[in-house]
Amino acid sequence: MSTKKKTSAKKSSEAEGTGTAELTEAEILEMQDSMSSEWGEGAPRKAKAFWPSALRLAGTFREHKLGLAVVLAFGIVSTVLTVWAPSILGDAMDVIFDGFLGDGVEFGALGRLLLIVLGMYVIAALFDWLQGRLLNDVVMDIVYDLRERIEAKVNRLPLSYFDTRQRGDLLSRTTNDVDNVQTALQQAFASLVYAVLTIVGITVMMFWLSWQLALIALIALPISGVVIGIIGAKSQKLFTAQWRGTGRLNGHVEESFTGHDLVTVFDRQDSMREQFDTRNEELWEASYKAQFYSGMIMPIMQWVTYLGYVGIAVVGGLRIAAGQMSLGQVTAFIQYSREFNAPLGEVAGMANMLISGVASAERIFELLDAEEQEPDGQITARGPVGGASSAEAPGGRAEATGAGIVEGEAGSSAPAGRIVPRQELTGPTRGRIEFDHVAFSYTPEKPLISDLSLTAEPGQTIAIVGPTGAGKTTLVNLIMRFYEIDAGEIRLDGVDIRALDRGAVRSRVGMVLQDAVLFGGTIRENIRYGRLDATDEEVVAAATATFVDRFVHTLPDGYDTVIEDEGANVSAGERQLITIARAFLADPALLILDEATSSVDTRTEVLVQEAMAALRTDRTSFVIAHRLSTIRDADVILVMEHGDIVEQGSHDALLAAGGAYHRLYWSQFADGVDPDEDEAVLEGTTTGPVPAVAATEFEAE
Ligand SMILES: Nc1ncnc2c1ncn2[C@@H]1O[C@H](COP(=O)(O)OP(=O)(O)OP(=O)(O)O)[C@@H](O)[C@H]1O
Repeated sequence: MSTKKKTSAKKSSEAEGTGTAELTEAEILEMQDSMSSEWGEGAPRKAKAFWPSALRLAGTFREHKLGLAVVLAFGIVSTVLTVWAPSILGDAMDVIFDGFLGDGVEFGALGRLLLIVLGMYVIAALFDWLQGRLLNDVVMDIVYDLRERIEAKVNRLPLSYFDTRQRGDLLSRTTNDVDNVQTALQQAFASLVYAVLTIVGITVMMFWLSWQLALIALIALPISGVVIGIIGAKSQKLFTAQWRGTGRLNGHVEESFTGHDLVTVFDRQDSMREQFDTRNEELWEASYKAQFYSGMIMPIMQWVTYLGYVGIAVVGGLRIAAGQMSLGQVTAFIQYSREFNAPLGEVAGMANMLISGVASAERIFELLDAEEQEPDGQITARGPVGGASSAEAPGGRAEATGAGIVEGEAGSSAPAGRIVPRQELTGPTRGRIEFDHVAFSYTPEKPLISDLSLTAEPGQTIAIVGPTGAGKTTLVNLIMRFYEIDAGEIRLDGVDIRALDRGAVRSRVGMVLQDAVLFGGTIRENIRYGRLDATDEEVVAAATATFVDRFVHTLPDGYDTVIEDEGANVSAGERQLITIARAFLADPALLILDEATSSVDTRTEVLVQEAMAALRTDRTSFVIAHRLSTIRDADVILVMEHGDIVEQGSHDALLAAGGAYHRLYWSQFADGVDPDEDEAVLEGTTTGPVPAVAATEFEAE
C-alpha cells in the first residue's frame, strides 16, 4: 500500500502541470471554514481581533446582568457541593476503616455522612439543572436581540453594501454565524463556568488535604501542556495539509462535474481519472498522518495522568504509614485528582468552539458596524445644485424652488453637507422626472456620470440607448433611489426625490427587468404582488391586458399553477409577461422597462413587446431599449456613452442632427436591412440580421 502511495505521490507532481486549476490558499481556507462547521473537524475559524470581539460579545450580556449573576451563583453552589462531597466520602471511609481496626463500624455516623453526601449531590444536580435552564434562556434572549438587530440593520444598508459583497457571505453572517454564536454561548460558556469553578474548587480542596500531594498532581499539568503544544502544533500543520488536499480534490471533482461535456469532447477522461487518483491518495496520506498525530495526544496525556496517580499513591501511602494523613483523605485526594482532568479536557474541547464563536460574533459585528444609508428625511446633499438646463425646462425649476426643497438659488453651489428637508407628494403623481446636472459614481475612484440633465414630461416614453457599460441601468437605479447622487438633483413632479421617503418614490415606479423575478407561489400570487389588495377580477384584467391570460389557460392549474424553481415550468417569455402583468396591476405613474433581447422565441417576443406597449400607455416610461420599434416610437431618445447623455431628442431630430444616433441608425441599416423592419434590434442579438458594423460601434467600447 505504502509503495503504491509513494509512486502516486510522485505521479502527482508530474500530473500537476497538466492538471486542473489549483485552489489558492485563500480558497482553501474559505473551504476549510465552511467545511469545518459542517464536518466538525479541522482548525477553528479565528477572529481577526479576538479579545476586542470577545469583550464586545461579553458586552451583549450587559442587559442580562441579573440573569447571569444568578447563573453564576447557581454554578457556584452546585460546584462547591460537588467538590466538597468527596472529602465527606473520605470521612465516611475513615469511619469504616477505623471501625474495622477498632470496636466496630459506627453505622449511625456512617449513615449520617452518606445521607449528607447524597443530599449534597442531589442539591448540586438541581442547581446545575437550574443554572443550565437559566443560561439557555439568557442566551436565547441575547441571540433573539442579535437577530432583530441584524434584520433591522440589513434594511438600513445601502445597495452599494450588497454590491461589494457576496450574497452567500451575507447569508452566512445572518444565519450560520448567529447559530454559531448561540452554540458557543450555550455550550462553551456553560462548560467554561463549570470548568473554572471546578478547577478552582478542586485545587483548593487538594491543597487543603495535602500540599505535597497537590504539587504532585499539578506537575502533570505543565507536562500535558508541553505534550499538547508539541504534538498539537504538528497535527495542526497536518490538518492544514489535509484541508489543502480536500480543497484540491474538491476543486478537481467540481471541475470534472461542471466540465463533464468538455472532458468527454476532448477525450480527457483518463487524465482526469489519473489526476483524481493522485489527489485522492494525497488526501489519504495527509489525513492518515493528521489522524495519527492528533490521535497520539490522548494516550500520552492519559499516560502522564496515570503517572501522577502512581506518584500520589506512593507518597499518599507513605504519609498514611507515617500517620500524617488518613486513608479516607488519600482516597478523597485520588478522587479529586481524577476529577481535576475532566474540566481541563472540557476547556480544551470548548476552546475551539469559543474561538469559532468569537470569530462568528466578529463577522456579525462587522455587519452591524457597516455604514448605513442616510435615513429618510435626513438626507445630505453633498454636491452643488445645478440648474442651467432645468431652468430652461418648462415648469421644472419653478416647481422645484416653489416646493422649497433647496436652500439657495438654482444654479448656485450649495454648501456640502446640506440637509434636504423632508417633503411629501400630495395628489396624483404626474410622473415628471428631471435630472438636473446630476453627478454620480459607484466608487470615487471610477467617475461615471459627471453632469447629466434631462426632463421627462408626464406620459412620455424615454428610450435609453448606448453601448454596454454606458450607464443605462445606472440612470434607472438613480430614479429608484437605489443609490444617492453625488451632485445635482433628481426631481419627481418638481420635488427633489431625496426629500421624499424612499418608499414613496419606489411605490410610484414600476420596474420590469430583463431577469424576470418570480417567487415560488402561484401565478395569481405573483401578479397580485404588484398590488396586494387587488381583487381576482383585477388580477385577471391585468393578465388579459398583458397576454398572460392566454397562456395561463393552457396550464392545467391555470392561475393557481405554482411557479417552480424560480419559474422553471413557465418559459422565459411567459415569466416576463407575468412581471409585466404585475407592473400593470400596480399601475405606477412611472415605469422602468428593460427590454429583453434574448432567450425568448419570436412569437412570445411580439407578445412581450405588445404587453410592454400596453403598459407604457399614459405613464412616463424609461425604457432601456434594444428594439428599433420602441426606439423609433419613443418621445425622447437618450443616447448614452461613458455615463453621460451625448444626444437626446426624437428619432427624426436625432437622425437629422447627424450625430451618434445617426451613426448608429445607419450603421444598423447600411447593409440594406429594411429600416421599417420592426423586429430588428439595436444591440443586436435577437431577431433579424444585424450588421457587424453596428455591433462594433455600440458594443465593442
Ligand atoms: N453596483 C455597481 N458598483 C460599481 N460599479 C458599477 C455597478 N453597477 C455598474 N457599475 C459600473 O458602472 C458602469 C455603468 O454600468 P451600467 O450597468 O449602468 O451600464 P449599462 O449601460 O446598463 O450596461 P449594460 O447594457 O451592459 O447593462 C459600468 O462601468 C459598470 O461596470
